[in-house]
Amino acid sequence: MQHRKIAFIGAGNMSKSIISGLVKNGYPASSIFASNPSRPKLDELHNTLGIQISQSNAEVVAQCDVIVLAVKPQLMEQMCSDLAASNTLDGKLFISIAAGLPVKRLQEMLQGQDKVIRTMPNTPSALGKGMTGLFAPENISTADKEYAGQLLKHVGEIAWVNEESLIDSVIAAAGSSPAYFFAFLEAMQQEAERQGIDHDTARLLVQQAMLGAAEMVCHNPQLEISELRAQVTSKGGTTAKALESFAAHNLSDIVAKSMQAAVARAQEMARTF
Ligand SMILES: NC(=O)C1=CN([C@@H]2O[C@H](COP(=O)(O)OP(=O)(O)OC[C@H]3O[C@@H](n4cnc5c(N)ncnc54)[C@H](OP(=O)(O)O)[C@@H]3O)[C@@H](O)[C@H]2O)C=CC1
Ligand SMILES: O=C(O)[C@@H]1CCC=N1
Repeated sequence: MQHRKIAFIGAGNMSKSIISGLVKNGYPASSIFASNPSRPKLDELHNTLGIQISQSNAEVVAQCDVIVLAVKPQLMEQMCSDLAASNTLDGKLFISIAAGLPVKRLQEMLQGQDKVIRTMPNTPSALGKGMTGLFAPENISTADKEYAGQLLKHVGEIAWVNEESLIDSVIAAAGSSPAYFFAFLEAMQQEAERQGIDHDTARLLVQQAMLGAAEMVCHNPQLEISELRAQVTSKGGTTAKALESFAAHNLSDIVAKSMQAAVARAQEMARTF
C-alpha cells in the first residue's frame, strides 16, 4: 500500500493503540506523526515506536497528507477550528475515530473541508487484533477509500458500512465491546477468588478460557456460536445450570439494553457536540 504521511491529532489511548499496531505491522515510523498538548505521551510514542512528534497540531498537519482526528468528541470543535485557522488543510484526507460525530458535523467543524471518512476502531488494534468499522460519504475517491481500508487492516479486521447511522451500531458491537468483555472477566475473576482460588490463578483461568473460546469462534466460521455453546453444555451437567442462571437473569436482554444504551449515547453526542 501507499505509505502516505499520516498525522494523529491527539496521542491518547486509541491513537497509541493504532500507532503501535501500524508500526508493528510495517507502516514506516518515519511516515507517522502525532501531536498532543502535553509531552509525556508523545515522548513515550517517540521513544518506543520511533514516530515523529510535536506539541503543535498545525506543525504535524502541515507535514502530512492524512489527518486522523483522535481527540475526545467534546474537544473536536475547538481543535478543528484552531486547525482550520492554520490554512494548511486543503486537499487533505481526514479520518475521524471519534464516537458520535457525523461526517457532516466534522465537515462543518473543519470549515468546509469535505474529505472526511468516519471510522470506529477499538483498542485491540495495538496487538493487530482490532476491529474497525468505516463509513465514507459519496464524495470520497476510491483511492482514498482503499487507503483508509488498507491503513486500518494493518491493525486488524475492517468492515465498511454503507449507512452512516450503522457506525453507532459498530460502536456498540466492537468499539466499546472490549470493555464489556473485560467487565465480564472481572466479575468471573472476582467470583473465582471468592470461591478460594488465588488472584493470579483466577486471572489465568478466566483469561485462558476467554482466549480459547475466542479462538474457537474464529477457527470455526462454519459453526454458529450457539453450536459451540451447545458443545460445552452436557445434558444435566454444570454448564447447563450456569446457562439456566444466565437465562433466568435475562442475560440476552441485559446485553441488548447495554448495546442500545451505547447507541443512544452516540446519538446524544451527535446532538450535543
Ligand atoms: N478508547 C477507545 O477504546 C476508543 C476511542 N475512540 C475515540 O477516540 C477518540 C480519543 O479517545 P481516547 O484515545 O480514548 O481518549 P484520550 O483522552 O486517551 O486521548 C485523547 C488525547 O487528545 C489529547 N488532546 C486534547 N486536546 C487536544 C487538542 N486540542 N489537540 C490535540 N490533542 C488534544 C489529549 O491530551 P491530554 O491528555 O494531554 O490532554 C489526549 O492525549 C475519542 O474521540 C473516542 O471517541 C474510538 C474508538 C475506541
Ligand atoms: O467510550 C467511548 O465513548 C469510546 C468510543 C468507543 C470506545 N470508547
